[in-house]
Formats: sequence, C-alpha cells, structure tokens
Amino acid sequence: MNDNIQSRSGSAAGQDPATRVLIVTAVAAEREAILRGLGGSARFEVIAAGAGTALAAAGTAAALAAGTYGCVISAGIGGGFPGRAPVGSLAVASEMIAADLGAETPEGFRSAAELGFGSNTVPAAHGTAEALAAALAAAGLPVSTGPVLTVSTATGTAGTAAALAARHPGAVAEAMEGHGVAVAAQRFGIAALELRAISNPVGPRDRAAWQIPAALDALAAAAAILLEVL
Ligand SMILES: O=C(O)c1cccc(C(=O)CC[C@H]2O[C@@H](n3cnc4c(=O)[nH]cnc43)[C@H](O)[C@@H]2O)c1
Repeated sequence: MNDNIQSRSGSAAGQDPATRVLIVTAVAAEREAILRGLGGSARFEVIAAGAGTALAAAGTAAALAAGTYGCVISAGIGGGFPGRAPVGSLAVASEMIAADLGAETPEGFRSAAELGFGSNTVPAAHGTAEALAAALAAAGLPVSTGPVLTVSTATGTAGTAAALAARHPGAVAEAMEGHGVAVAAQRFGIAALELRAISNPVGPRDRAAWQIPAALDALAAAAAILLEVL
C-alpha cells in the first residue's frame, strides 16, 4: 500500500458492513479536519491517499479491496467557481467529471467521451447527495450543488476558468481527486459522493490568498453533518 495512505479504522466488530463509509482525502490536514468533525465515529474510515486522480483511485481501490463499505466520499478543500461557490462555503457534487481528460484539437478541447473512450462523468449517489446538501443547509452551512470538476492541473488563469465554466455551465467547484475516487468506487459497485470546502476561487492563481484554515473548519463542520446523513 502507498506510504502516503494513513488510515484510521474504527472497530467494525458487530457493525453492518453496508453502513460503513470510506472517506478519501488528498492530504493529512484534510483527513484530520474530517476526523475532528466525526468525533471518533467507528463507522467511518478516513484515509489520506495523496493528491491527484492516480493516487486517489489507487488508494480508494486498495481500501475497498481490504474492507467492506456502503459508500465512498472524496472530500477535501477545493476551488469554487465565482458566483457559485464562495470561499468558506461547501460544495456537494451532483456528478464527478474528469474535466481535462481528452485532447486538444484545432477546433478546441474534445473530452474523453467525445473521443470514444467512454464516459468522463460519474454520477453521485442518487438521493444521498441531495440529502447531504439539504442537511448542510439546514445546519446553516452555505452549500452549493452541481458538477464538481476533477482536473490534473489546478486552474491558474482567468482564461482556463472561463473555458471550464463554458464547457460545464453548472459546475460549482474543481479539485484533483473526485473522479478517480468515484471510478474506483464504481468498479466495486459502491456509490460515491464528493464534498469540497472552498479554499480559493477558480481563476488567476494567488496561492497566498487561499483560505485554508477556514476551509478546513468548514470541512470539519460538514463532517459532523455526515454523521446524521449516512
Ligand atoms: O498547505 C496546507 O496547509 C494545506 C492544507 C490542506 C490542504 C492543502 C492542499 O494543498 C490540498 C491539495 C488539494 O486541494 C484541492 N484543491 C484546492 N484548491 C484547488 C483548486 O483551485 N483547483 C484544484 N484543486 C484544488 C486539490 O484536490 C488538491 O489535491 C494544503
């Protein structure tokens, strides 16, 4: 197993495996925020699998091969599309889209699906994403719902942000792992969700302005709500 993966297993003895939830983050700080919100619930296992779809998919598949789960969640901080998901708010994916998987052509970007490589979209667990968003809103946490884009290169210019928004008009956020986690879950026949706490706008890169502590606090608050919904 990848050395990057730090896991915490609750004692699953006596539990219905179908109620266990695997949460996959990229980095340890995200995992710790989620553990803080979960408050020690044994139904949840939280791993930090690394950044990017390859590590996310590999880590998810390894965890699913080793245990039994009813649901998988890709979770962490992310970029929010201006006007849709402000910094400090939460985004719940309706679908996880591999947004830059495809080819550039003289006529513009062509997605993997358009190239005949199959779908580049995995729908979120039907009903559960809506229930999670409703519970977050009921708890007074600002939340947006819509496609969350998975990118290999974090957007750093207004031009790329505009191109992504034009290709995916309802997109609320971008991050770097959701589609990889969802594809791994799909291979195991398990429903997937993606939850992002917005640390920065999608647009011109200004890493110093990322509101990481606020996003991690929002992630911890959202994790507490997961206990009610799942
Ligand atoms: O430096 C820190 O303290 C720190 C704490 C928590 C997380 C980080 C990360 O750098 C996480 C990397 C992770 O964040 C996602 N992310 C966040 N914003 C964007 C974005 O605008 N575009 C794409 N991805 C974004 C992504 O999933 C990364 O893997 C640092």
